[in-house]
Amino acid sequence: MHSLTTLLVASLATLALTKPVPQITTKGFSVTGTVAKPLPAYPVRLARVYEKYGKPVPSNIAAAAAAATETGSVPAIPEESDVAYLSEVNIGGQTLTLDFDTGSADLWVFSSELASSYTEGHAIYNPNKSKTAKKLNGATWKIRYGDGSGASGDVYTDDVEVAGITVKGQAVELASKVSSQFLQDPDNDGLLGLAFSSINTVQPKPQTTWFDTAAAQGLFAKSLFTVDLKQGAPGTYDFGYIDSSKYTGKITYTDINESQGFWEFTGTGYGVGDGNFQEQDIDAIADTGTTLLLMDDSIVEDYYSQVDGAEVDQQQGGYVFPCSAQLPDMILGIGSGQATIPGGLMSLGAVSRGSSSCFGGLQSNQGVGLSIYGDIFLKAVLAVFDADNKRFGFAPK
Ligand SMILES: CNCc1ccc(Oc2cccnc2)o1
Repeated sequence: MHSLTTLLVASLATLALTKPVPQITTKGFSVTGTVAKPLPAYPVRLARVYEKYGKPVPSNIAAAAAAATETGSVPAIPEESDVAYLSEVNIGGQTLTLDFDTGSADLWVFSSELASSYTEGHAIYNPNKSKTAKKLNGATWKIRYGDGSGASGDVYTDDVEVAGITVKGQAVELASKVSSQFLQDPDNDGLLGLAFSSINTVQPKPQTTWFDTAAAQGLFAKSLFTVDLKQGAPGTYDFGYIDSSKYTGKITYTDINESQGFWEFTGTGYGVGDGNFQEQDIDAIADTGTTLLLMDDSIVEDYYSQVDGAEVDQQQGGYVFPCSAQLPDMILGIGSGQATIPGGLMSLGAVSRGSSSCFGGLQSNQGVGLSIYGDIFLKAVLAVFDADNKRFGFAPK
């Protein structure tokens, strides 16, 4: 009879027998294929066995696991009109502010390899001023984003600190070219990708994101991060833990499909204001690097049919409405729950300073077949990006 306890004891015994009993915080190494990958520290593995069988983790093991792993939090500062959120990162002793992007998987920076006319106003990364930089010989990268912007260059590795957590030997992609959109944004010194490393653009050998490198080095007790963006105020990115003070009620999870490299899930439908919830599959990604909520035309038209004076403004490139309009809430079905985006979050503000015309937070996805749940959505929830369990979670806040 294999009771849970028997299973648990057997697992612990096996675990205990597979290694000589060193002091508990030794990081073991397993050699898979040709690359030795560090195993998470012993107590972390022990804690996971208890968790795997739904048993409480004994306090001494939990304490040892906590001592052997790291957690951290970094502010996410909104740019003008919340078009993007920037966070401080330290690379080889140099501080830059980057746009953390769950929709891509490259960590790239404005660098000393860009023409100086392009780096005006930016913090740049210069590997020659770092004691720990190493060139990744022969490696190059080139990326194009959904809004048509892009960048390219070559690659170094260096020590990268995010939220107080330092990852050694992280691939850092230096921009030697950037598109015009990035030149118009002097506070944005580059992007830190938090999607899956399968879509990293480095050639000939793709590199891992900062989060995946940290997870592979066993730095996190739980390989997850949370996103708490706010309208017109600093929010946070937290790594390795969930801060229960940042949400109300409970977290609702839905499985993700990482085959395209995104935090992609199938939404269950939508509702406008207090209207009926429309049940339909919505193939969506959670994307901190996209400002807006981008959905199919049928849904966008349904929403703005309930906003007096709303119309498509070709010059502005989407739906606008009188800033005096009362915007209905937007309800998004995710997993077994529904996320409510209050009407007050569904506007990006005046189309230009002093205008009484406001730009909608919900816009068309141009029929690309994917809905992009960007910052407009993320401002309404505490979002959990759980790599261990391949799931996305949200909670009201
Ligand atoms: C505003 N365009 C420049 C720019 C800033 C951040 C990014 O990157 C993006 C754009 C769209 C989707 N995901 C990431 O481009």
